[in-house]
Amino acid sequence: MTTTVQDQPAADDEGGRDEGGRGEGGRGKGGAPPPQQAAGAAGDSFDQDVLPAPRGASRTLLGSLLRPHRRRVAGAAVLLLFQQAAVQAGPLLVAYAIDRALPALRDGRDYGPLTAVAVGYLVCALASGWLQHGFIMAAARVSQRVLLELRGRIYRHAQRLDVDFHDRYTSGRLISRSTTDVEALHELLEEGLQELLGVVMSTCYILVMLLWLDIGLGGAAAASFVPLWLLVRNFQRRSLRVFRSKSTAMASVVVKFAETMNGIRPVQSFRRERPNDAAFAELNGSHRRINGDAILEMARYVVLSRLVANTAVAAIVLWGAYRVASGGMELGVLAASALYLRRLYDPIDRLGMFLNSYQSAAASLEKIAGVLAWAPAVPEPAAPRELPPREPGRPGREVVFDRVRFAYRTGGEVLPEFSLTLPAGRTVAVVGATGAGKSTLAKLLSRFYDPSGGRVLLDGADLRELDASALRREVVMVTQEAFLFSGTVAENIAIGRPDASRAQVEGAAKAIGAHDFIAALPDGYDTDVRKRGGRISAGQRQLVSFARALLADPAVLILDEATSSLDVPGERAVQGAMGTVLRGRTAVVIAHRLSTVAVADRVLVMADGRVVEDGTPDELLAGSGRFATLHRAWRDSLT
Ligand SMILES: Nc1ncnc2c1ncn2[C@@H]1O[C@H](COP(=O)(O)OP(=O)(O)OP(=O)(O)O)[C@@H](O)[C@H]1O
Repeated sequence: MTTTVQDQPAADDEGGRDEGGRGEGGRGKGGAPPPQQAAGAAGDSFDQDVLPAPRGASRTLLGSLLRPHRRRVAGAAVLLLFQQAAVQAGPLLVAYAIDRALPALRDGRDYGPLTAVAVGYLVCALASGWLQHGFIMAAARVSQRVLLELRGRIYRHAQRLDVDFHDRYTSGRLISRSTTDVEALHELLEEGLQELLGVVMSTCYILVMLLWLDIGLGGAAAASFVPLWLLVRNFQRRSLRVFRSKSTAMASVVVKFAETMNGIRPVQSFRRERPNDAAFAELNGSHRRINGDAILEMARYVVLSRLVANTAVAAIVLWGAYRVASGGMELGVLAASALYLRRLYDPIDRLGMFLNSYQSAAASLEKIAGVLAWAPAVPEPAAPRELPPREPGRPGREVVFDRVRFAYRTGGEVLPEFSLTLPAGRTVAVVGATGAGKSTLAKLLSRFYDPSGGRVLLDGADLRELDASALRREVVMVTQEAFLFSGTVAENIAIGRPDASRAQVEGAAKAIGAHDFIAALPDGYDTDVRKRGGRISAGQRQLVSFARALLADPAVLILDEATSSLDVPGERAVQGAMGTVLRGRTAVVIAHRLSTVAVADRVLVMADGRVVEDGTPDELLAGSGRFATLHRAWRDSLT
């Protein structure tokens, strides 16, 4: 029998993909599309490293991070309030000493007021130091906890996001988000916020003091804040732009770094070091240029704000001196006002520093909020459906592709609409030319992607309705990569069944023919694969992942080119064990090597995303179709 499906062109390769299929790929059935998928330029946003986030997402994120610590934040603010009061009492004491205490000493030999001033000064200095210490401790505690939570959120969310997201966003950007961008927020919370609160409070205190000392001088000082405010606004606008690009540039450096180091073997074997050096230097240079822009913006702000501040101080003090000379003001008041004026404009440089760290953190928070707002394209169901228990005597589960079609979000339609039933307990081999869509079929079955249309059913249940861990228990895919997690060989085998005993782990390894090489490792099953990972070859890794799949005992097993790294004896050993591995479950075997097909009850031949031949191996071999031709060519090549 041959499944016929409508003719559709296959997708382009990586480079030539358009965004045509993006809107539908990976969207949950019947559910509203996640906001980012409905957004117009999601493809561009990945390229430009700006994921769309709802308005005010950064503020909401910061609020949600700080809310659990609001008591401590309020306590820290109160400490700072008193600390500033203690600091700003200084000039007031000086004014009192000049205008009251000194005349009392001179005229009446009364030491009392001067002593009170000295004691007051000492108390204020001690209190200010103690309060500042308290504030720093409280702020550090809050910022450490916020960072811990934020990094954890990024990690947890990234793990839930679909493979499509990871393919496009890349691990380098995620690393950059959870290191440099989180660090930017750290700086703001630990130092910047103290700076800001200090500046705002001291400005308020000083203005009140100046107004109290002399309404005219105080009013003039307050008026000088209008041009300063305009300068701050302008600086803020310009520097946010710079910091956004800075965060993107930093991420590009990390992405390039991660890409090169992850692919160090091909890099070295294809002698890509020089072109890579040049590309990296370019990215590094662009980061340096943007850093330079940030420094220039800061310098511009500092110079202009100093100009405004110095002009204001000179004008106000001159006016005050004129009034003292004409007897309209006491000398002590002018001296205290001059001291306050110096303090008033002192923090404007520090305000620039704060604004710098604020803008840097705002740009970083924007990017982090974008990642956190990105909804998984393969969402967990709100109310998961239970699968009926596996029927005794009926091995595996039935798989049905019901009018399924599929397009990757970054490409055209890869699988045109098709329907297919894989009966429980049978082994189906899928063969076909490279790029025909075999792995895509497997990825739909293991729900790395959701179909663009139609449903994939496991014993009648739509995969989208199943709880993720139930699905992972029922459907296991062994791929060519055979990834090993950090930990021992035994832990790696037991990943799908952590409660398995050592005897069961060894049993699985023996059944697959992996026991001998594992036993020969320095610590046998307790060998740490990362520390001695170099000793485990690609073929041995595949054997370990076979044993892992066998032990997990899934209802549906998918082998995607899973024997491709094995040598001929290794493959023979696995093929010998294949009967054990496949028995009692539904199996989909994607195979380049036609020898693997021998174990199948049924063969599907795919071409351009369509199943073009479907039958038992014998039926297909007896015919004159593609499979028969391929098989004949393969047999001839062996003889
Ligand atoms: N992540 C992806 N995004 C966009 N298109 C993809 C993606 N992965 C695969 N494709 C495209 O989908 C088509 C089918 O790919 P698939 O990997 O399913 O083929 P295959 O038959 O398994 O090939 P092979 O035998 O080489 O592994 C190809 O045209 C490929 O370019």
